[in-house]
Amino acid sequence: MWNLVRFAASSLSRSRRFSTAIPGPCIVHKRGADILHDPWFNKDTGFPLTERDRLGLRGLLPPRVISFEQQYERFMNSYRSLEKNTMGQPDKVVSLAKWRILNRLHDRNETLYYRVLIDNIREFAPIIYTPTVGLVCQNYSGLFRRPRGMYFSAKDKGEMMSMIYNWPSPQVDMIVLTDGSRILGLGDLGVQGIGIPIGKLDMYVAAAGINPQRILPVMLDVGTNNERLLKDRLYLGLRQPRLEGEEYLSVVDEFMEAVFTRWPKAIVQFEDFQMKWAFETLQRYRKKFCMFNDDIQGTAGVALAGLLGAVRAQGRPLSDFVNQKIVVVGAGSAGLGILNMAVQAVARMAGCSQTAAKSQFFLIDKDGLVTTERSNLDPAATPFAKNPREIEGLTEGAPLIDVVKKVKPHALLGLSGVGGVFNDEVLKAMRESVSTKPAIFAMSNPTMNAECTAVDAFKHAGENIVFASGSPFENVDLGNGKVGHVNQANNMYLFPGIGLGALLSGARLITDGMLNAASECLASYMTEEDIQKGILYPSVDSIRHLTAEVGAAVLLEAVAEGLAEGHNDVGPKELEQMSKEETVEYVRGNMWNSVYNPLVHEK
Ligand SMILES: NC(=O)C1=CN([C@@H]2O[C@H](COP(=O)(O)OP(=O)(O)OC[C@H]3O[C@@H](n4cnc5c(N)ncnc54)[C@H](O)[C@@H]3O)[C@@H](O)[C@H]2O)C=CC1
Ligand SMILES: CC(=O)C(=O)O
Ligand SMILES: [Mg+2]
Repeated sequence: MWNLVRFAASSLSRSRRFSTAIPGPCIVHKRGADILHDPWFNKDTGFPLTERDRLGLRGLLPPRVISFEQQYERFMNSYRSLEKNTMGQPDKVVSLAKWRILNRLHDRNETLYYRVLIDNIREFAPIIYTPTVGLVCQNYSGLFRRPRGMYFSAKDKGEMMSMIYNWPSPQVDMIVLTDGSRILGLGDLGVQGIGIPIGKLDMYVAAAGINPQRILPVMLDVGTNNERLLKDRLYLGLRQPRLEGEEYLSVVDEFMEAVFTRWPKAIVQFEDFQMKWAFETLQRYRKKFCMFNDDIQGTAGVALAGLLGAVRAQGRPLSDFVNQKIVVVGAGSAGLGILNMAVQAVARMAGCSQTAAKSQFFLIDKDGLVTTERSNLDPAATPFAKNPREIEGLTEGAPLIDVVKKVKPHALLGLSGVGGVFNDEVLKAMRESVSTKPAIFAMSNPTMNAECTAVDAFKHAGENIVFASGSPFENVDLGNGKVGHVNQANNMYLFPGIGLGALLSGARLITDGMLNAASECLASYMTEEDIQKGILYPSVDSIRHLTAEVGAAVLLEAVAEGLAEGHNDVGPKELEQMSKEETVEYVRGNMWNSVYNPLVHEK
C-alpha cells in the first residue's frame, strides 16, 4: 500500500493531446480603459502596440512597451527596495508592508502577480499565506481597499440564488469558503476572515495551476461573537451575534444550493469553521456535493504523511506505524481529523478493528487527557477517549506533562492553537521518548500560536528529533556544522492537489479513498536520503511538482472508484485508459501558467 510511488516525468507524446495549457487567445468583452482597470486582463505597459490598436488602448498608456520579463524585474526591484527600506523595523510592520506591495500588484495585474508568486513561492508563501495572512485578517477592516471574492451574509437569505450570478466569471472551478469563526489559531474574526480563502486560493493558483479567473473566495457572514469587532465602528461585517442552529445551517444550505446550481462541477473547500460546524457541515454535504473540509481532511493527510516519514526516519518499516505511540494535543477539527485518519490507517495496516487501532493514541484538550470519565464529552472526541482502566498511572484530565512522562510517545502533535504549550518541561520529557527519533509537530498557526519554536524543540528535546511546524521557522544551527531541519507540516501540501485531482476527474464527491491517495502520494514523495536528514516534506519550492503528483493520485483513485466523469472534452473512458505517467502529464498539462495571452475583443 505504501509502496514508494514516484511518478517519473515521461514522454509527453500521448498526453500532449490532453493539454489545455498552450497559450491561446483570450476573449475579452471590454475595451479601452475598462481593460486597464480589470486585473484579469490588464498587462499595464506590457500591451503590444497592435493589441493597443485592437482594444482601443492607444494613447491610454505611455508609448514604450515593456516586456513581461522587464515588468517582472521592475516589480522585484521595488520589492527588494522595500525590504531594504524597512530593515530593522518591527516584524509586523515589515510583513504588512510586503503584503501590501503584493496585494497592490494582485489588484492591478493578476498575470504578473501570479508569475511573481509562482517563481518565488518559498519567499512569498509566508506573506500571502501563514503567518502574515493571520495578521492581515486581524487588521482587515483597516487594510481594506478593494473587495475580492464574494460576501454572503445572514441578511442575504432568500437572495443567494440570484446573487451568485453577480460573479463576473462564467466558470468557477474552486471555491474556498469560510464563516470566519476560527481563523488559524486567532479565533473568531468574523468577516475579516476573508483573507484566508484569498490566501488559500492564491496557493491553488501557484501550486495547482487553477486558472485565477476560475477561483472564488467566499465569506459567509453570519455575524461574530468577537466583542472587540462588534464594538469596532469600522468593522466591515454584520454587527450581530453569530447565527446558531437551524438558522445557521439554512444559510449554508442556501449558499451551497446556489453555487452548485450555477456551477455544478465546482469544488467547495470549507476552511476555518469552528469545530461544531466543521464536522456538521462535512457530514451534511460530503455525500451530496463535491466538497471537503481542509482543516479536518487536508490536515489529517499531511500529518499522517509526516508521521509515516517519522517512522522511516527511525529506520523502521512503515508497518511499524501500528506500534507508534502518538499524543495529539488539541481535540478540535484538526486534532480529531488527524486521529480519525491515523486510526483508520493503523486498522488497515494491522488488519484490526478501529477500536483496537486506537490504543496507541492519546488525546489531550484544554482540560487535559480526554477519558471516558469526562463529563460533557464532545461526541466527536468520544471515540478517542481513553478508558481509565487501560491507562495505568493516568487519570481523567491528566496534564500534558504527566502524559508525556508516562507514555514516552514516539510523536507529539500540537493542534491546540495555543502558543508555547510544549514548554521546556514537556520538550525535555520528550528526551525519554521510546523512539530513537522522536517527532515533535507544533502545527498550530500562525507562528505565535505554535506549540513551541524550532529552536526550543531542538534545544530541549535533543538534536535527534524530527521537527515540523504549521508556519515556517528557519532551520536550526546545532553547531559543529549540524543543522536541525525544520519541516512545514501544513495542509498546503495537499489541498491544492486534492482540489485539482477532483476537478480533473470530474468526480461529484471527494471520498476517503481519494484523500488517502493524496496522503500516500505525499508520504512516498520523499527519498530515503531526505528522510534520514529529518526532511519529511518537500521544500515549498517544489510544491507545484508535488501537487501534480498528488492531483494525479487523487484522479487515479476517482477513476478506480468509478467516480470520474471527465473534465471538458476528456471523458471517463479516456481517463481510464491513461497510465499513471500519462495521468501525471495530463494533470501537469492542465495547470494554468501565468503568461500574457493575446487578447481578442468580442462584443
Ligand atoms: N498546520 C496545519 O496544516 C493546520 C493547523 N491548524 C491549526 O490547529 C489549531 C487548531 O485548529 P482547530 O482544531 O480547528 O481548532 P479548535 O478550536 O477546533 O480546537 C482547538 C483544541 O485545542 C484544545 N486546547 C485549547 N487550549 C489547550 C491547551 N492549553 N492544551 C491542550 N489543548 C488545548 C481545545 O480544547 C480544542 O480541543 C489552529 O491553530 C490552526 O491554525 C489547523 C489546520 C491545519
Ligand atoms: C493551515 C490551516 O488551514 C489552518 O491553520 O487553519
Ligand atoms: Mg485552516
